[in-house]
Amino acid sequence: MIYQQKKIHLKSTLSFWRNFENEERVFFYNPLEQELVIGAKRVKNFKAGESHLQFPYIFSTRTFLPTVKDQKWAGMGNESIAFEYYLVEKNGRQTLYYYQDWFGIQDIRDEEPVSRRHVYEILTDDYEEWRVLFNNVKQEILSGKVKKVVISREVKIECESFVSIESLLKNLLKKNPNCFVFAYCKEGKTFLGATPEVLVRKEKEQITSYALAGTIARSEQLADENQKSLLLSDPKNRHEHQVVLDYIVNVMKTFNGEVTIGETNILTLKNLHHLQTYIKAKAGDNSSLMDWVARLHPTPALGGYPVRDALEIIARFEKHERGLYAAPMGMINEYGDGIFVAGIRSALITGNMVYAYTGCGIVEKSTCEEEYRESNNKLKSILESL
Ligand SMILES: C=C(O[C@@H]1C=C(C(=O)O)C=C[C@H]1O)C(=O)O
Repeated sequence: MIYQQKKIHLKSTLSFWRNFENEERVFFYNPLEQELVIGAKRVKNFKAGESHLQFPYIFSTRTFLPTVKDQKWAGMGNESIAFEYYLVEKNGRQTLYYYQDWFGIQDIRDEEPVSRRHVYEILTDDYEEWRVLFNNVKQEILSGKVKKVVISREVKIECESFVSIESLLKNLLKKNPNCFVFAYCKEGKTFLGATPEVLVRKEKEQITSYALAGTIARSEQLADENQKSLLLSDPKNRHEHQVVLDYIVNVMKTFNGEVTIGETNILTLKNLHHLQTYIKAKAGDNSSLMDWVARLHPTPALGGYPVRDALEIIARFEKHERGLYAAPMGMINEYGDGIFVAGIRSALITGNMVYAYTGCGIVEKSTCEEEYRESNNKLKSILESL
């Protein structure tokens, strides 16, 4: 490896993040590995297929749709990047990787970030817009053109002061222990969130994806166990889930005959329960993690089914651009292994403005108000971090 390594012991890993205040940075916490990677200061961009074996981690993103016109998303995504400095924390151990010297990091001010409570106002009042979007999409489903379309909202939130990304990260980590907490910061903009959704993971020959679709809100009146059995036996949610599961299984079977499907379980988050099933296959054909991202994105969990028609419907009826929302973003290690998640429960932040994104899968039996409520429940991850 062309990087030097050094053990360090910071009280707060966010001190490392703060140290590179004016640089491009990424923060990526993987709860499956209990591993945090923070990268700072771009050192190299990778072209498709270019080897990155010398680099400890590559951070890679693709926007939800290939092109983005909205200025607020300009420059965000569709890149694979190596950073000059990395801090990796795993099993309580911290390792620093640096490309040439560690001049930029010898005097890190090691302090816990202060938790800030942001005073904010939600500027978006979009139920009417949602109703029109929902009805248009429902029409397409009833006409038989598509089975499922995932629609979304962009919610504008204005804070009284500049948003403290450190404080948001600290809160996201604390409140969403089984989610991937991420932030990507470039040229004054930060895309961050806490997503439960894995698009694809590669460990040597093993490829794993997860169908995650079908949701109910956690309730104070009903015990989790009762709610879980309700969700597991609810026909509308099972159907929504099955569409995603069948799609992923079919894609995997196209490239490899041997596919293992796990049992459908419940993933419980702070405010929601989701139906979740893992699907495993062997990479087999010398395919890379990026090949699998291209093969699987967007699954019907975030686009719809059939995928192409659903994407056309989204592009036609959604008023905002998704940018990196619901899009693949991931970390690839020096052996080509790693994970890509879908950037949901997320927001784009500039200065004191927060553009939060939230959506739900619509099927024949979905109702407008209920789905709107569900999207509000999903929005809580971002609101609670403020
Ligand atoms: C689209 C989102 O979530 C997706 C939609 C789900 C659903 O409709 O049940 C569940 C998980 C995600 O696949 C989002 O959070 O914005």
